[in-house]
Amino acid sequence: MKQEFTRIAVKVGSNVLARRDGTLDVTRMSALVDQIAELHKSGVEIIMVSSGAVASGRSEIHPQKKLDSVDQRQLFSAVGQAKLINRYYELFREHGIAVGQVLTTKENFGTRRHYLNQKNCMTVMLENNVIPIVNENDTISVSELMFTDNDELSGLIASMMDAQALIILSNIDGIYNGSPADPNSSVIQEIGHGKDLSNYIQATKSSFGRGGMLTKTNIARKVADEGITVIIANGKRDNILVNLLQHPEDTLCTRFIPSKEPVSSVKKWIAHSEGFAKGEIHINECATEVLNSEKAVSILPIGITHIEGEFEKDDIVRIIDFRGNQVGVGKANCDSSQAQEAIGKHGKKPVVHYDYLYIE
Ligand SMILES: Nc1ncnc2c1ncn2[C@@H]1O[C@H](COP(=O)(O)OP(=O)(O)O)[C@@H](O)[C@H]1O
Ligand SMILES: N[C@@H](CCC(=O)OP(=O)(O)O)C(=O)O
Repeated sequence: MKQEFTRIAVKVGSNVLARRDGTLDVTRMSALVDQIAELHKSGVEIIMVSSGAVASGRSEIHPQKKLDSVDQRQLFSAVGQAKLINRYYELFREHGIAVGQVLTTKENFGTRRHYLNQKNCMTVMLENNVIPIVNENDTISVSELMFTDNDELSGLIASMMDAQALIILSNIDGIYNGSPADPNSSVIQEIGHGKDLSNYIQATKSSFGRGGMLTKTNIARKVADEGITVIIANGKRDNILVNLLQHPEDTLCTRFIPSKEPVSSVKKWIAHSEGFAKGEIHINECATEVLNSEKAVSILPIGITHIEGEFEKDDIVRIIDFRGNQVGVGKANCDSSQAQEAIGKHGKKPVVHYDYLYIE
């Protein structure tokens, strides 16, 4: 059965683009560009998230003295990103397709204004038939405020751009139900909502990657819960992208089944903004129960036991249940002192309104 996606995000991992010795695998890049060009020409809108800046810079520059990891990242990505985007530009030009570079940082997703600004940038590119090629701006990213890796960034982009699918290309055929090195393990082809994969994932990651399979899995689950199909596949296999879309049943990969319930655009932003949370709202047992039910409910002061941290109205806050587990993220409807004052009282305005509440 052919997949009728009209807008997809494609994330290409460092290991797909780098050879064993760390040099840029231009043959692989060219093959991927050919596939993306084919899909683009058939009417699919594509947003690329490409890693590889650090890997391609590392093989270019040989520093005289030993550099610490931050200096290395900044130096290699500055040189490597220029090289990477230049290659993409030339390769896509052969197909008559324009590409544009979008370099971003985690901070650029912190407020709704910044978020919508980036969404607008990529929307206008797509409207003008330009393929956005996104990467984290490693050169200026502050270590503590970086994305875990580009898998996290690609999840955010897919969600922000309302993509129907996110395809994560790595150097492996999918998620194995054991060590990928063990001949008895095989690729899990479909993953439904709520399946625990923690036993399968090894801490090992490929030589040039940053996050490993665990971040891929966590991100894939979150994005699939927002209604987006997530596919993890091997970017080193010939014609993989075209096959995934045109012959999905015969193409080896791991597919996360998307939730059928639509998630609003603002809730998607909130879902990915947890890292910017300024405070915590702790709720009692009764409020936890209602929140876990199918009902659409807001966080009312009557169900709050205590507040931690200081926040302003419209800041992102975490929702913590009576057992101390995080159950959601929301946008505060008032500041922390107003919330504090209202705790336990009836008939007060919600501290987090349902429309701005994302339950995990
Ligand atoms: N259960 C598993 N199934 C597949 N890969 C796994 C598993 N556990 C760990 N891995 C590792 O995750 C790696 C892919 O993640 P990563 O290094 O971040 O790649 P990328 O650079 O493409 O983002 C694989 O090469 C593999 O070594
Ligand atoms: N922004 C970095 C990406 C690092 C990263 O997340 O790599 P990967 O785990 O291979 O997707 C780069 O371009 O080198």
